[in-house]
Amino acid sequence: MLRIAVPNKGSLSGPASEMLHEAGYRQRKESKELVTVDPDNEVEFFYLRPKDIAIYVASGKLDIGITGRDLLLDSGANAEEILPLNFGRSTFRYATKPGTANGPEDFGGMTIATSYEGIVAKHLADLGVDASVVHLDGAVETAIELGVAQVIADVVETGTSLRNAGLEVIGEPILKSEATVIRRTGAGDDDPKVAQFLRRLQGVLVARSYVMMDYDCRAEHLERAVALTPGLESPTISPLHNEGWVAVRAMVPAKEAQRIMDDLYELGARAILTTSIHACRL
Ligand SMILES: Nc1ncnc2c1ncn2[C@@H]1O[C@H](COP(=O)(O)OP(=O)(O)OP(=O)(O)O)[C@@H](O)[C@H]1O
Ligand SMILES: O=P(O)(O)OC[C@H]1O[C@H](OP(=O)(O)OP(=O)(O)O)[C@H](O)[C@@H]1O
Ligand SMILES: [Mg+2]
Repeated sequence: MLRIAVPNKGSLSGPASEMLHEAGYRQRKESKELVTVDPDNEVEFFYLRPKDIAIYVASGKLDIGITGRDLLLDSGANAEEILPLNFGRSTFRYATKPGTANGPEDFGGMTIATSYEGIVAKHLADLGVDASVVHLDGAVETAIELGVAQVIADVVETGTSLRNAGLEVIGEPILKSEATVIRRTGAGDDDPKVAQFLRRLQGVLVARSYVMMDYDCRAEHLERAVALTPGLESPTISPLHNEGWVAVRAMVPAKEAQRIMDDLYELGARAILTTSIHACRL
């Protein structure tokens, strides 16, 4: 049975379970359940604190896990990313009251509050900056107002929390994060159960980001139309009953669908339809 760690709380928990559900896996019915078995798919899901997931996976007791790239790096655990999942996106940044410093190179002698001291200590060491790091569990923005630190390092998504605290980001982002599937470093990629799990999640990622497009066009416009909708492999072309016309079917990126429909219409294509994809294996 494949053993998989899933975030039990926080920003990644809901979207991770939703994605697993879309991939056909049974998910827990209520948030107090800590383990759920999906016998049909021979998978056991362990709902764990997202910060702990890399440690469990690195121990080899669980085969794979879903966590944030920032949490993986912060843990220093012996685990690696195998499939980024395109949700839980954030940046990890320093912030201060305006006028405190021009960049991290000015942090020498200051105190930096963060919930991610693994990332911060390494970043400062790489820069050769000698600053103190104080660990706080959350609401880190308030540490400056209350005089516990002059600088914070925290997850920034919309920037609302920083604005509300009268803080501004400083320096370049320390890292960009998103949810990702991880496995123990060096575990190899020859486990067929892991490979099947990853194919299912890849199917969800594709189904979320592509739509199926169908349209009719005159045969003489086909090459130009196909250039607009090349598909993933190659589009399907079928003859229409009306001579000189063909039907075309291709997957297109969902974000570009409206622009492509406009361009196809300009070219003379008609009956242009898009339909969503529910699941897929590439
Ligand atoms: N707005 C956000 N706030 C916090 N983490 C976020 C946000 N958006 C994305 N994330 C990602 O979620 C992960 C942090 O999840 P975690 O559950 O540890 O904290 P949380 O969502 O702040 O929950 P809580 O503070 O309630 O425990 C990180 O990978 C982080 O990059
Ligand atoms: O840029 P934003 O969209 O404002 O999101 C980022 C904020 O959200 C998180 O805090 P959370 O609400 O999880 O509270 P916490 O600090 O107690 O963890 C994070 O620690 C930041 O403070
Ligand atoms: Mg939080």
